[in-house]
Amino acid sequence: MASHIILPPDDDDDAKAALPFSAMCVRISRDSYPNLRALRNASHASLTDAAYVKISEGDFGYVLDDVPHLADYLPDVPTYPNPLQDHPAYSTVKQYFVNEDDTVPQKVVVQKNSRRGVHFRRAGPRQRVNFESDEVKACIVSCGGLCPGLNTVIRELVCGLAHMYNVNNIFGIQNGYKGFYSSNYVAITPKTVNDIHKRGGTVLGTSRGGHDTKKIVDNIQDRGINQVYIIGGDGTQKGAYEIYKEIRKRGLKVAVAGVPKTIDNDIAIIDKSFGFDSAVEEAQRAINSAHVEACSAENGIGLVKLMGRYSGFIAMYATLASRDVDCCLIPESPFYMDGEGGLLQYVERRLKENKHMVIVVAEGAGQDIIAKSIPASDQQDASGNKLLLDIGLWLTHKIKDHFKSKKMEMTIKYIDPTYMIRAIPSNAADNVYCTLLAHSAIHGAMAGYSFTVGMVNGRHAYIPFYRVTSTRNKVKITDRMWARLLSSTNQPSFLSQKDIDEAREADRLANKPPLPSVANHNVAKAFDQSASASSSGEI
Ligand SMILES: Nc1ncnc2c1ncn2[C@@H]1O[C@H](COP(=O)(O)OP(=O)(O)OP(=O)(O)O)[C@@H](O)[C@H]1O
Ligand SMILES: O=P(O)(O)OC[C@H]1O[C@](O)(CO)[C@@H](O)[C@@H]1O
Ligand SMILES: [Mg+2]
Repeated sequence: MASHIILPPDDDDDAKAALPFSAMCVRISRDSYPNLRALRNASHASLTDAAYVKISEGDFGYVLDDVPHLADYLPDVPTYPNPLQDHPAYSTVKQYFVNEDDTVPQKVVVQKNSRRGVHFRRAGPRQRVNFESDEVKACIVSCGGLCPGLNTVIRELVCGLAHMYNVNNIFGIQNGYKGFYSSNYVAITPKTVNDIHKRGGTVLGTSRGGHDTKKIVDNIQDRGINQVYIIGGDGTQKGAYEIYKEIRKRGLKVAVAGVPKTIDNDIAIIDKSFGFDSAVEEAQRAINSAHVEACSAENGIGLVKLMGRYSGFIAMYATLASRDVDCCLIPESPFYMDGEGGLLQYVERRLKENKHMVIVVAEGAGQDIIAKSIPASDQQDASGNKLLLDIGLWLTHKIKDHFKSKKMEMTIKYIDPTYMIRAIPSNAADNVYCTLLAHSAIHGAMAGYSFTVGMVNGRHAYIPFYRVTSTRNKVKITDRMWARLLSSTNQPSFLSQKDIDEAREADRLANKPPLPSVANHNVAKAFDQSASASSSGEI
């Protein structure tokens, strides 16, 4: 396999000076290094990214988009035999350890002449680890909004560390990132977390905002923490990346493991985020109630708002699962209210045909059309996320006004179950998924890697932070899954050819990974090919 291609060769002082200190520890061969002019011309952002990107090439267009390891900047970091080899439960398993070279392809649908494309390092226990059990001082933090399964991940991180690796020094950080520097660290043991998976929420507390990289890493350093487990969404993973970079700058022997959490299922690369299935299942209860209400009235409409700030996955899957929904509106698919082919005309037609209808709307849908009638407030939450206008309430009024003006009798019941859905404990399938994610995170941290863990095409993998934070997973309205939805609800697509062209172009750009401008031609080709890989939409 070719050596790393992104970082400057050891004897190129000029190029090294252009990069952060931490980049200098990874060597590449002079032959494979792109020219210095390209590096100088690269923007500051791509230089910074380039410094932390580890890409290597193999045969037939194989590319490994690797995760950083302690040995990248601590070349003498010692290794130890994995204690699992003596564990009564695991030692009998044939081939329990994953092969060091095992990787997981980003794209599994291939053609006869396809190049092998981009791969990620396979998650799992290694023969040798970089921490001794009694040396580990781990901490766990949860950030962002709630999601079913948070407590299961926390429980399994604690139990996995203790039961698999005999680690007994584990601390909970309270109330999100700010807890690193503003609250006491709470010692946690398998006993204290024993039954928390049966409860919703997070026993550690969570918050938005408050990410202060320097203060966080000062505290990690002062308290001698050497494994940091960070559970949270896209914002949280960006924060984890900043923490990792600061740790590396300071040359600390600390592994950072991100466990992606998002009820919206909007994290890039991974198949599905934990808690998503539970949320879709719980949403059925609201949709069923809306259906009952709608069926029991003359011209009844049941309107359900589900979460999904930028990505309408919960709305799409809940609609597909239910089969009682006549219209599903998501942020990715623009719609309009009035005139030929508009939502109001469709509602009218549906009521005439069926006497009732159910509408599911994702909270981020139609924000552009509400903004035309309500002055945009531009308010943000503590993390800088835009606060949304209530599309459910707005639609309710619009539909009521429309039928009033037409003197047509109707009843509309608006159900907003959003926080009820988020607050439930995870279902059985998510509990298992959370357990495996936590175990994969532990194996990776013990082996000295820093990463976001996730399932890629059904296999657990360690994904570089920059890959999960640079784009957002969205429903592709040009994919078969959205077509299936349209054919199940029979709703109009509301799309003009211009909308479709724009959506195709947006998909193309969103799927283009942020390759540092210094990457070579072969790597760029592999990334382009994997960009067309299926994400959670296309099956
Ligand atoms: N670009 C960033 N750099 C560093 N920290 C960030 C960044 N974006 C967000 N954070 C921090 O991450 C934490 C969580 O972010 P946010 O509130 O956006 O939730 P999230 O992790 O995206 O989860 P979700 O949106 O699914 O609820 C906050 O403490 C926030 O300060
Ligand atoms: O009200 P909160 O806690 O900020 O959370 C709301 C947001 O959290 C999410 O569930 C996840 O980002 C969004 O769907 C939603 O907009
Ligand atoms: Mg987010």
